[in-house]
Amino acid sequence: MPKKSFWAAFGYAAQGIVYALRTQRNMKIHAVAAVVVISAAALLHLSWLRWVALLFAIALVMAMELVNTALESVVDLASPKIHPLAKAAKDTAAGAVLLAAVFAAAIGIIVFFDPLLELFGGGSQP
Ligand SMILES: Nc1ncnc2c1ncn2[C@@H]1O[C@H](COP(=O)(O)OP(=O)(O)OP(=O)(O)O)[C@@H](O)[C@H]1O
Repeated sequence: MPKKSFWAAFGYAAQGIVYALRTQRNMKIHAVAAVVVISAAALLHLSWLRWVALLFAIALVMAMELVNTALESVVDLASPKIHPLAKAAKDTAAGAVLLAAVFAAAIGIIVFFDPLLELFGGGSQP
């Protein structure tokens, strides 16, 4: 296989993200949620520490969804028929996405709690 350039590799990675966004319903939901969260963070002028936590949570969930999509494709290719190991692989990858999404939701609650409390009366942002 010929060696590919840095920019070619970057392009293939971008194609992978576009593929997941086009084909995976959950990836679309994550993307919309990310836009909503980033817009809310900008409107509320959150501290850089809160931004870091939010961006970390968003990146984690979307990266997990990309890995889940890749794994689903590989499993479908390797095991188009029903197999307990194919089920285990898909369910485990889906579990990783679920874990990341629950973690991200918890981060979102922690990050937005004080700023929203301050916005709607009382409290202070450190
Ligand atoms: N080849 C297989 N053998 C055994 N079980 C399978 C196989 N393919 C899918 N399954 C089971 O069906 C579930 C759903 O499979 P599917 O391929 O629809 O994944 P999904 O595509 O996980 O969902 P999404 O695309 O919404 O993320 C899997 O989590 C797994 O439990």
